[in-house]
Amino acid sequence: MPQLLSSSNLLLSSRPLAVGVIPDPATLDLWASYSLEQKTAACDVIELRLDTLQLSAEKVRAALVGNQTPVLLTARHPAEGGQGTVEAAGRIALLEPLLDLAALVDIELRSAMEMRPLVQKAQGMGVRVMGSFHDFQTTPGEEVLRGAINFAQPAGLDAVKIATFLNNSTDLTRLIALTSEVHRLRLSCMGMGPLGRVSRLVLAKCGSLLNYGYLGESNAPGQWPAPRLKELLAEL
Ligand SMILES: O=C1C[C@@](O)(C(=O)O)C[C@@H](O)[C@@H]1O
Repeated sequence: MPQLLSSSNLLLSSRPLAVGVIPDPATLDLWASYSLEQKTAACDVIELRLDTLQLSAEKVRAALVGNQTPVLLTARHPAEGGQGTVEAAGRIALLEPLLDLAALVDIELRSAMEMRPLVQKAQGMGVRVMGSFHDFQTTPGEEVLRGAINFAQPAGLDAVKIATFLNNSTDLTRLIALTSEVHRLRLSCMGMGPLGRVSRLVLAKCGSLLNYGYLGESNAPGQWPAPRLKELLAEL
């Protein structure tokens, strides 16, 4: 029940949230070793990267006994920075057994139709589903980004996330403009690369809801350590 409550509250948060990414078993162990105070200081949400964790659902579940921090489940498509299978069925098989632990699930917008059964099951359990778009090379033009954002609601999703590589300050300006607008669904937006860190602060201030940082090793260029990010977000 606490997860159900946090699930609906998360997308209504009036402050930007810090997400601590757990991409490997060592970071999962690290998280499990933290005290409640350390967890609270580290982040507001944990993201379990099931595609790179490569642990059985039982092992993940065992490591999260007593965990009270809202959980975001991700099984990333290889075309968007993930490891493992391109088949939706393979990613559904990673996500489905852990849905009861989740507050949120992240699926790629490109997979929204194939993942429909999982989306419906998650939403039926009170878990919100975020549709995501990643580009590790560049930041596409406004039309592409806007298209991604506008696709999410008719596709039955609850939130949108955009993560792109920033090659110059014009790319960042484009993300700032987009994030500052009012959208039908809550938007999380972040840059990667040398401008990644600065983007994650300014975009949070402009309305980006979920802002990712690392707990063990960084898994994307431009992340802050999650505890530092949480601290900085509170000071903005
Ligand atoms: O999509 C994202 C954002 C991210 O790539 C980042 O840039 O911090 C980190 C990933 O784990 C997460 O799924």
